[in-house]
Amino acid sequence: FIAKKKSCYSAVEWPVVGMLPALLCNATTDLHGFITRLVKESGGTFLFKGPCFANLDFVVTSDPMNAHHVFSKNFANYGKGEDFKAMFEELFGEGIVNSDGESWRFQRQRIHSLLSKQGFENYVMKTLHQKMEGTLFRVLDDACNSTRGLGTVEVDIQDVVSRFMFDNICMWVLGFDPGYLCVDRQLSTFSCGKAFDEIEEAIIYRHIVPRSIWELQKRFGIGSEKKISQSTKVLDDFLYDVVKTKKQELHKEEQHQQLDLLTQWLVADQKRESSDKFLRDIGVTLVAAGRDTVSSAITWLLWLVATHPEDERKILEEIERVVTTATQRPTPGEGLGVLLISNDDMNRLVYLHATICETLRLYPPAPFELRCAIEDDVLPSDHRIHKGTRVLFSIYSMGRMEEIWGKDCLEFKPQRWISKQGGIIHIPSYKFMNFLAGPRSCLGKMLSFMQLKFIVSSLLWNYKFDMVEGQLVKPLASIMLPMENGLKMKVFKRDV
Ligand code: HEM
Repeated sequence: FIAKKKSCYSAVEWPVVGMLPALLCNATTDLHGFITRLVKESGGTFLFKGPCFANLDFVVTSDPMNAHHVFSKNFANYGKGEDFKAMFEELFGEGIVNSDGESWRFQRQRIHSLLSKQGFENYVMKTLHQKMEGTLFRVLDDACNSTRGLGTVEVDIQDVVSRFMFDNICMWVLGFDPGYLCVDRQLSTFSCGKAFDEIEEAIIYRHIVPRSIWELQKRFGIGSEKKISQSTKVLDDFLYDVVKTKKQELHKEEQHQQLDLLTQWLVADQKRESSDKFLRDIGVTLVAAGRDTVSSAITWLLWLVATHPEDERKILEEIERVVTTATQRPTPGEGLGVLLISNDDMNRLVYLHATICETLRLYPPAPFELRCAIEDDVLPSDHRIHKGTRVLFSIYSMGRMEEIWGKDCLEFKPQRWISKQGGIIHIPSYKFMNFLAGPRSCLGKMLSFMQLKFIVSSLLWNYKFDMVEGQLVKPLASIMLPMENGLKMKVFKRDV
């Protein structure tokens, strides 16, 4: 083959196969870095040419004006598209993130009203509180180095946080605690959390090979497709069981008081119109929406704080200043306890808020967003979009653009979010796209910040997390942004 055109860094376009070799070559080593280099060198937007037989062309962009156009101004012209739906069919089915039109509108309105229902926020926070003191702190305590003298104990914080969040989300979405995180790991036989991870990791492959190929592999149960079908079975067995039990118990009046989202969804269904399959899709979508995102943010934040001690010191000083009374703030070293922070105090944790934003900027839990054009269009960057063209937004690259964040865009600097007056600087959502922009933006943004502040402040107040030397921390190529090798840390009780 002779290279036809070298459009930008290492993305050579070959006859017949287009740029697919470059994508496959970079996909496993540094997918997000590869895309970031390409968008930077092409001024923010480039056309990825797939194989000529495969309908795999994408416009890839990290240009905020394109984001504003697609997600807000010309929202009606961009949907998820058939390819997206096919890629996520096993995982989300007809759930909100995999639907367009009337079904999407109906689910959005219903979920919005359930999340705003009186008492729901308190229920989430109470659940978190119980699970932190009852399990998370006990697991971390067990791993604490200061209490042992048995040599270094290492713990994979990513695994612990992800299990912890899975249990939490199951409690407020499905109404029960599956016990995925437990003090004695041997006791946890629950395999659903792993099934989620495996499907998400395998689905990225569907983004980078032609649909005809992965569909063929699916038919014969080969490679990553085999993994998807095995893990889907684990997930389905679990969720259909939950749905069946919920429906059976609904005739009991007291059951209607349960605040979990699935029960409340059924209560709102006056004519019992939701099928088991639809309820399964809603359950799985909400569990995924809340689990992967928040646990990813916590894990990356703990790593960034452990490697930036000055920022850790500022967060602790702020907690000391803001959370004042003894009952709210247990003394470090004298027994563990969550910080009971009022909503007002929560709003005063500005440095912590800035640290969360800065973590999300550099390590967005949802690193991509895909849309498909319904009619021909022209993007603000002057790129022509034909009907059916897919536009891939790299949120990961957007967080690393000098044009938005300045020359120090690659540095971790929570301070950049704080104004001279000491408040949080507002960045428009089409520049800071972590929760998306426009009518389809995330419904759980406020809840996420509350949870993140609550969990992170209590963790940092009670424990010190030190990195285990010699590990390579980098994102895994997946539809979410977990760390490829986990996050091994040594945990110490704080005693100052
Ligand atoms: C750090 C935490 C979170 C981040 C970064 C995040 C990010 C996102 C993003 C990027 C989308 C757009 C997905 C798409 O259209 O493909 C989204 C949608 C959504 N998120 Fe979140 N999310 C977070 C937490 C949550 C939580 C805790 C919930 C609670 C249930 C939630 C509920 C939803 C729902 C229901 C949608 C679908 C909105 C729609 O399609 O209209 N999210 N989120």
